Amino acid sequence: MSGQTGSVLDEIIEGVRADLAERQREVPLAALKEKAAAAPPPRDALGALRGPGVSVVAEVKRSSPSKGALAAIADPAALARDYESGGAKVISVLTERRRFGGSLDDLAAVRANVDIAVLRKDFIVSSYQLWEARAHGADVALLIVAALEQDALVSLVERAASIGLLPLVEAHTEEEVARALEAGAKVIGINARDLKTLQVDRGVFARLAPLVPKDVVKIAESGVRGPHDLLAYASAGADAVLVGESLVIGKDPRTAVADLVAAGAHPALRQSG
Ligand SMILES: O=P(O)(O)OC[C@@H](O)[C@@H](O)c1c[nH]c2ccccc12
Repeated sequence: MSGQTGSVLDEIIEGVRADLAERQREVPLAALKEKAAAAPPPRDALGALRGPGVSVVAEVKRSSPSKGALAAIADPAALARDYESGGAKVISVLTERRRFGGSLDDLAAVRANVDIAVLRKDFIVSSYQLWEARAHGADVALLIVAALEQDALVSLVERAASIGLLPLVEAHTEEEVARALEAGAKVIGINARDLKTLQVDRGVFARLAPLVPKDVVKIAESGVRGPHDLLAYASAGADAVLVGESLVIGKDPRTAVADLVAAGAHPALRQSG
C-alpha cells in the first residue's frame, strides 16, 4: 500500500477507473452500443427475485480483498450451471479484475451458458460500464451507494433502466438506504460487509431492513455460511440472499445452493417450527 489514507473502497475504485480508462481507449462507446443491441433481451430478474420463498443469488467470485484467493474457477460457466441446477434465481458475476479476479469474459461465458438472469457485480462509476454490462448479456447491474455521489447514483439508476438493466442498489448504512430509495431503487442490497473496512456485521440487515418499504425487494448480501444464516436473514425480512464465498470454497456448489433454496422455500413455517 502507498501509505495514503483512502479506504479499501477508495483504492478499489482507483484501480477500477484505471482499467476502465484503458477499455474506453480500446472499445468506443458506439461499438458497445451495437453489441448491446445484438445481445439477448434482458431476463425478468425482478420477477425472479420476487418469486416465492427466499431467492438465492449465487456468485462467481475467485478472490476478495478480505480473503485473497478463494477458488481458481477455471470454468465459470460450469460453476454457473451448477448454481442454476441447484435452484439459484440469479447468477452474480464479479467482473472486477484487480481484487476479485473477474472479467467481462466471465460475464459473457456465464450468460451464454445459463437461462436465468445474470448480475454484473463491479464498481460501476460510469454509464460506459452499464453499456458493457448489457453488451456482455447482463440483466442486472450493481450500483454501490458508497462509491457514488448522489447525482451520479441517480443518473446511473435511470440509465441502467433505460438500457434494460435492473439496477441493484447496495447500501450498508441508514443514510445509504435513504439515498438508494431517493434514487428510485426498486431492489436494494444490504451488504453486511463494510466496503471501507471489510468488516462483516450480519446484524446490519436486521437493523436496516425496516427502513425499506415493502414493495422494494430486499437482498441480504454477504456472510451467508449456510442455511442457518439464510433463515436468520429471512426472518429479518430478506426476499433474497446473495452468496459467494461459501459456495465457491465448497466441494459441491450445486448441493450447497440446493440446501439454501430448500431452507428458503418455506421460511415462515421453519421459523415457527
Ligand atoms: O462472499 P460472500 O460473503 O458470500 O458475499 C457475497 C457478496 O455479497 C459480496 O461479494 C459483495 C457484496 N457487495 C459487493 C460489492 C462489491 C464486491 C463484492 C461484493
